[in-house]
Amino acid sequence: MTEFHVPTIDIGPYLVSGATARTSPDCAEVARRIDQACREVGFMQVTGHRVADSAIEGLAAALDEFFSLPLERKAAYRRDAGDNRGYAPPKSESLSMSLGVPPAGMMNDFYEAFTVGAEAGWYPGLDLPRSSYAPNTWPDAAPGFRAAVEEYFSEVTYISRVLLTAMADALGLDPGYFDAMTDHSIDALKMNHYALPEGEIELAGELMGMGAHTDFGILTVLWADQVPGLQVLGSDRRWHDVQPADGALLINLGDAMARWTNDRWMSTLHRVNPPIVDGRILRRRSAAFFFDGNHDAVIEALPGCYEPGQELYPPITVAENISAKVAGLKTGRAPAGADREAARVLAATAPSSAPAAPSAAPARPRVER
Ligand SMILES: O=C(O)CCC(=O)C(=O)O
Ligand SMILES: [Fe+2]
Repeated sequence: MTEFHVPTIDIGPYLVSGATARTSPDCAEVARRIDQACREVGFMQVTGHRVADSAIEGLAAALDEFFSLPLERKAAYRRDAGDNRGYAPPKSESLSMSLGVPPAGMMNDFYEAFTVGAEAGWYPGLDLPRSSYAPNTWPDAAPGFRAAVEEYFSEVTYISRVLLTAMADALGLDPGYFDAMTDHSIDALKMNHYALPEGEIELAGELMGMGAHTDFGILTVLWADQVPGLQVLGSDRRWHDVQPADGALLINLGDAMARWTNDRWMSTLHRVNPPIVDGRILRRRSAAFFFDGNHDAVIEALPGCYEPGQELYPPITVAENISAKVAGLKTGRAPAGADREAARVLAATAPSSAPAAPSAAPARPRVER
């Protein structure tokens, strides 16, 4: 069995300014390593990204400020399921239903989340549908939240665009190939908080932090606490634990990239187990920035990525794919056309490489607050 490994790539060369920097041998090496990671794993970690430590610390503090509010206060920031904005309480969503796979025990995921994203007004002059560009809700009960989240959002948007440039190079495409598909991109930041209330520990064996899914867009930049829980499905059909290295951001590919590349690059399945260390459930935070592309961009196999007649996916717009999957996770309505990934979830071998599954924990797990 080949060993599972999430490669670490220093993207610093792509952040050097100057007209010729992008054609440097250093950038070529970064692009080569990205291509290899995208073909073999679909996950990588990037260093040299220049997202300021203060922006990351601000984001973490914003999560704490908001999620430590009482549930009733947080619940005031719930939004209609179709908007994909605002607060989602614990056990209100099920990510595996984005693939039409019911969760084990039919219980929703235990994460709570707050989502912000691109608004129509960010792209003046365009007539954009509210369904993909809904206005944000900002929680006035957490006064520091908005400024910190906006700062992180803008930094990570920039890094996503740099990464897409490197990916275009890695795929041998013209510079700017993706520009027309990303100039009014639907981007969203989903901030997740995994914490089980004391009384519900008995259920821990059946609960998922977040069910198995692929991300829906082009690429995801994931910041997470260095706490176990995240697992990635390897090509060996086993779940592998993944934690970010110091200062690194995790990057994974979403459905659009798998469809563009006709599965040459992988939209890798991942999930979050209850974070357990020494029989104790730890609190865990993460923030997934989804760089999704224009709502009306048609996603179909890229030139050079398929032989005629070998296309694995029919064309679909970014918004059609995302809306169907968001409806699945929020309302339990299974999306059409997710059968390839759903089959991979169902084929995954049950035992994980996690040090201790909840049911096998030596002592009864308890929550650390
Ligand atoms: O919490 C994590 O590490 C993963 C979050 C995630 O996969 C998501 O929000 O899509
Ligand atoms: Fe995800």
